[in-house]
Amino acid sequence: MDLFSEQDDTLRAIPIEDGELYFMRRLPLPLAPVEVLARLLAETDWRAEAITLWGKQMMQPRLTAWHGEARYTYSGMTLEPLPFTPLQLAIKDAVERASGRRFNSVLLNHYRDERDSMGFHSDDEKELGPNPAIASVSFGEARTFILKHKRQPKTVKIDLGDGSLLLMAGALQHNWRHGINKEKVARGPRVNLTFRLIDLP
Ligand SMILES: O=C(O)CCC(=O)C(=O)O
Ligand SMILES: [Fe+2]
Repeated sequence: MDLFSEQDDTLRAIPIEDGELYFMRRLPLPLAPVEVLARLLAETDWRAEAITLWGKQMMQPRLTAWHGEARYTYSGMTLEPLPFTPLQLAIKDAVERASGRRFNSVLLNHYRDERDSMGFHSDDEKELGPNPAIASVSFGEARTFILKHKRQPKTVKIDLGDGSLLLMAGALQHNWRHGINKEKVARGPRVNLTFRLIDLP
């Protein structure tokens, strides 16, 4: 019996206060992660979006795409969705099976190299509901996902490796911010998909 592969595809709770966090090292998928990465890089209509931060327009330090069934508004911009692709639907299926939750939208983030990053934020937009479940699937180069408590000097770091699934749930978005820092050493491309369930009007 191969104990490690059994552990690899089990969604396990990561102990954390004031919220819920679950991690699976390898989400079972019909394609190898290296193939998923190549297809996501090639098939996605990647956009460099501008955001407004402290009244100033700047480019996001990564490329993004928004797919699914709902409009999405964040950082002062509204994204019109493209339909889910067959590959995104296969990943969504695997995520829903592993997590027992349902999703209707996905934000794709492409971190081109070590200079790309995601600023600290909470995914707490009203249309996500009071205690949103957000499922984050990663392909390609591992990057460190950092959670910082909003009111206490607490930090949690998780390596999000190729083919992994991280599920944020419960009160996590109320009490923690999360982000991905730039790195100093060279990093290859990483694609992250965050599946969300958006209230449709
Ligand atoms: O790239 C990641 O792992 C984080 C993505 C994220 O936080 C988001 O899309 O809201
Ligand atoms: Fe996020």
